[in-house]
Amino acid sequence: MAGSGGDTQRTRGARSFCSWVFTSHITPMRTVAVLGGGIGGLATSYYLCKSPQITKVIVLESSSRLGGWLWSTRRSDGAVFEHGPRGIRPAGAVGRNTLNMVEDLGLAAELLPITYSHVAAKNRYLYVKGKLHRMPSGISGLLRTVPPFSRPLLLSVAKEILVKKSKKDDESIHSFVSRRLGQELADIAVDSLCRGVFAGDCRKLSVRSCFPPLYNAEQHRGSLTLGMLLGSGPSPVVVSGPLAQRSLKESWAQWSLKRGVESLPESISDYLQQSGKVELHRDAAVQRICPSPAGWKIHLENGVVTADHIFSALPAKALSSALPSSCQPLIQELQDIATVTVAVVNLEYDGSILPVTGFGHLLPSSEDPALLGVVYDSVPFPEHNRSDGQTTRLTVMMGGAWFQEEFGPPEMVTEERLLERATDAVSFHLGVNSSPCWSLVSVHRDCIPQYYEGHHRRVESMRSFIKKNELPLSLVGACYDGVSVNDVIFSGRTAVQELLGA
Ligand SMILES: Cc1cc2nc3c(=O)[nH]c(=O)nc-3n(C[C@H](O)[C@H](O)[C@H](O)COP(=O)(O)OP(=O)(O)OC[C@H]3O[C@@H](n4cnc5c(N)ncnc54)[C@H](O)[C@@H]3O)c2cc1C
Ligand SMILES: C=Cc1c2[nH]c(c1C)Cc1[nH]c(c(CCC(=O)O)c1C)Cc1[nH]c(c(C)c1CCC(=O)O)Cc1[nH]c(c(C)c1C=C)C2
Repeated sequence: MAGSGGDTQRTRGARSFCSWVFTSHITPMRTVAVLGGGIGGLATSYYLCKSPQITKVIVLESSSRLGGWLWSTRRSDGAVFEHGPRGIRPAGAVGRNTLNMVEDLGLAAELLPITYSHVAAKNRYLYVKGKLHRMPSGISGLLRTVPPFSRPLLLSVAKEILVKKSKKDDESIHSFVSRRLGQELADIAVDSLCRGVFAGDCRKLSVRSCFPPLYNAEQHRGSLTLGMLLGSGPSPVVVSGPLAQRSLKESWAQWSLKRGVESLPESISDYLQQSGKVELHRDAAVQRICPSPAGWKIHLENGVVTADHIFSALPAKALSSALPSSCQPLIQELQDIATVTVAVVNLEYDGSILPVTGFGHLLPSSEDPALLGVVYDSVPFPEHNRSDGQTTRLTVMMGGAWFQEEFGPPEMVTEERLLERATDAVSFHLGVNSSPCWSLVSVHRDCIPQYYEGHHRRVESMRSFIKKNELPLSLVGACYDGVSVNDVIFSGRTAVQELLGA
């Protein structure tokens, strides 16, 4: 490891990297380091590899496996359990972009799509006041009063058109939805939704950064309803490859892979290795990065790597502790990006035990702050059940923004306590009184960044610091421009394009 990387053909200092890049037809491009081997770092390396301007990419990952939160346990009897994402959306530009990559990697035959007509796409539940309620959908769901709501949603939607546009440049999601659609929808539906995506508190999360289409609909159309009907603003242009076209034609709502979502980072890493341009280093924690006349010096436990440009796909706090003190304003902004810890409990029960069928259920924070929701994994992806018999796989997700107040410090909570809390939830919410035949408890520390109000200003300020100081550094990954797998992959593509041109 020591001394690896870093060509010596440099003709200009690190500070002129960007202009040098655009004249790369006369100066060969050299070494780029990608910090972090989660999906963000791997996707960035994939796009870098595609560019003839790049001759060498060094990926540095602190742990012994690649993929970050894309993490699947494959049991020898064929069962697959997801500890992180379990379904990826094909919709929109970022969804198409991921499918283009999946196709290019030769993974199309591994796909497990579910369509909008699948029960797991149609049925999602809320557990409110001790009962499961199917979330309203379709026209009849809008026209009727559907518990747990006290009036037809159509009334809120119709009144929404008349609500004035806010002059604020950001607002909490709860405040935005209460103002436009009423407090009941904010307290129950939106509170639950934010727990089911960010494991976060909608009273703190930013509408502008977490749900840009909602913010843009109000800004551009004056209303969410009009935004939905007329479109809420421009989105990035991504050409649809044949797989993305198929997903549209067949109305896919989400997809997984036969051997679990972790096949995606595995396949990218195979591709990178075959390219001959990429060095993949596991167990290589980045400790410090220092600008030097030859670009960057990257200090690891057992050596130093040099590179002309760094793409950081590290969690924000890991990058902040690696940066030199000359980057203090950037260090501070990175440190101020909050994250939450989620306990993920995978459970397997003998037989078919669910009283309802669908994707799963969420709880609003007023019902049980620490219990975020339960995914009925066997419903969307029965292919991941064990091959020799009928069992039901569920995942209980707990903690998030409420982890500390319920469980205390993550390093102190025992697996037994988390397992008991999870099986109690399955018993109370779903009436399942048998014990699971298999379980796995994981505590994912600091796994989901929280975009609080004003997050867009923080990201702007970090990027303008980098630009002003001509640092050869790009920020990629879940901490900046979206937490979904699609967003993170797209952030890698955008960062590479910004550096190298289209
Ligand atoms: C429980 C859970 C469920 C989710 N469900 C979904 C879902 O259904 N759909 C969806 O789209 N998204 C989902 N997500 C979100 C998505 O999985 C993540 O946002 C995304 O995987 C983050 O990717 P990343 O590369 O930015 O970060 P990470 O995966 O965190 O990768 C960062 C990498 O950097 C490494 N690293 C850290 N410090 C250092 C260091 N000092 N030196 C070198 N390497 C270092 C880490 O080991 C890690 O591999 C879920 C996330 C979680 C946690
Ligand atoms: C109970 C906790 C969680 C569940 N999933 C996640 C948490 C924290 C994490 C998560 N889920 C989704 C994303 C990506 C968002 C995207 O833009 O694609 C992340 C980071 C997908 C998702 N899950 C739910 C919704 C409404 C979405 C948004 C996209 C979509 O509509 O598919 C709902 C949901 N999540 C969980 C459950 C039990 C549940 C609903 C019943 C688990």
